[in-house]
Amino acid sequence: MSDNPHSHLPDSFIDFLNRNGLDPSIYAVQSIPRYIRYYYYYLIIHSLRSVERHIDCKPQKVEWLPGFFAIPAHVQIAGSKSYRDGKIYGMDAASGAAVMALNVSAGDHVLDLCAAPGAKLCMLLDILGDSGSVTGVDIARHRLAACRTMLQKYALGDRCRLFVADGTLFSLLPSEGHFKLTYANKYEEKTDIYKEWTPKRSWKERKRSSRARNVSASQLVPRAQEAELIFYGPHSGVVGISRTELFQIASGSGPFDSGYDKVLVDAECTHDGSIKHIQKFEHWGWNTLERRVLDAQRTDVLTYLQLQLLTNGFRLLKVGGSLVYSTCSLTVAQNEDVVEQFLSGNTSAELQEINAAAKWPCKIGRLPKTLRFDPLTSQTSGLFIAKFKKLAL
Ligand SMILES: C[S@@+](CC[C@H](N)C(=O)[O-])C[C@H]1O[C@@H](n2cnc3c(N)ncnc32)[C@H](O)[C@@H]1O
Repeated sequence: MSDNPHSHLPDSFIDFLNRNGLDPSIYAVQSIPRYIRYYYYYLIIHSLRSVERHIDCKPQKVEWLPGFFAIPAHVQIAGSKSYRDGKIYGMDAASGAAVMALNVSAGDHVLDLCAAPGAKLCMLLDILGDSGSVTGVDIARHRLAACRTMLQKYALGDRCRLFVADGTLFSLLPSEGHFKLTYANKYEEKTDIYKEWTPKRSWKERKRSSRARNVSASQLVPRAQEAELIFYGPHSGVVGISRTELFQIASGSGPFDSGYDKVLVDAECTHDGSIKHIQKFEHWGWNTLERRVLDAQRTDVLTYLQLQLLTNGFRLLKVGGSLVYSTCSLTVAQNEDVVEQFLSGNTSAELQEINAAAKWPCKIGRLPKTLRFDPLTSQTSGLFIAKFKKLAL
């Protein structure tokens, strides 16, 4: 066996890490614990013993992150009764930290701009309980449909709306703004008022959705108005309002009185911080790494997208509200560089200290107040987190 702990990695990946100032020993960590999160309700009401029985091991409490437990990496939870019954789900602790950084409080209206497949969205809803709302947006319809299935499995969809839309253009205001009836919609057809959500859509709604899908496919980017509502819960603020009210557009650059209290931009990235993802290339073939991770052109496209997502998420934020930007890449280009570019173009944005992080096992990023989790330091997957506040100008 080779003494070099990185011998399993191809030279091109080592070059990529060196170019990005990343320490290859991060990837020498062959496995990190698997993390599970208990649903709040379950944690309070039931003994944890039944979960231990179902997964046949004793989960270790993650002291720095409420509700999270570590189990050995080889333990599979998907077949367990606790998982099937919706009492636990798998979620990396660093992802949990990104949600905690947002500091969501009762009554908040939260926007999750890259929501699918939805682990963070579920945690947000679980924290909010029976107040506020979460609006989940994702451009990938099939991924957002999986998120909808997850909401139903864990019975967390009560206060959630899901839109298939381009997060760089999404413009719909939170549900609380919809209760003000406007002159125009007093005269709207009764049929246009949203009733309780059902998986069976009316003929009119199916036609509208299919039109939106066709338009999206024929354009590179759908327009904000073409956001497609694929799910809403009974208390998400949708039932009883009209389509015109729901599709109120926040036009211009804001600030809006009725913006979101909190915004999460968990942006699309190269996923190079995830050891599990990088290990997959041993099966996919290291030659595909070039196209999926290393290609500089792809990084340029991604950093442009990340900046647009961050900028639009911030546009939809209320003055005084907070936004968390996270990626599971560890490259400076997709993290600190994006943050710097964003700050230089947005004078009302202030980078914030993440107070909860005092006890987190992570490093400070290249910019003060930003955080980096990595497998070596944190025993978690790699994740970058930055938090911003919107100032009144
Ligand atoms: C890192 S994943 C998000 C993971 C998610 N937050 C979770 O916790 O499960 C990034 C997501 O961004 C979505 N995405 C990519 N481009 C987008 C865009 N322009 N607008 C909205 N979502 C986009 C992808 O489809 C993908 O689901």
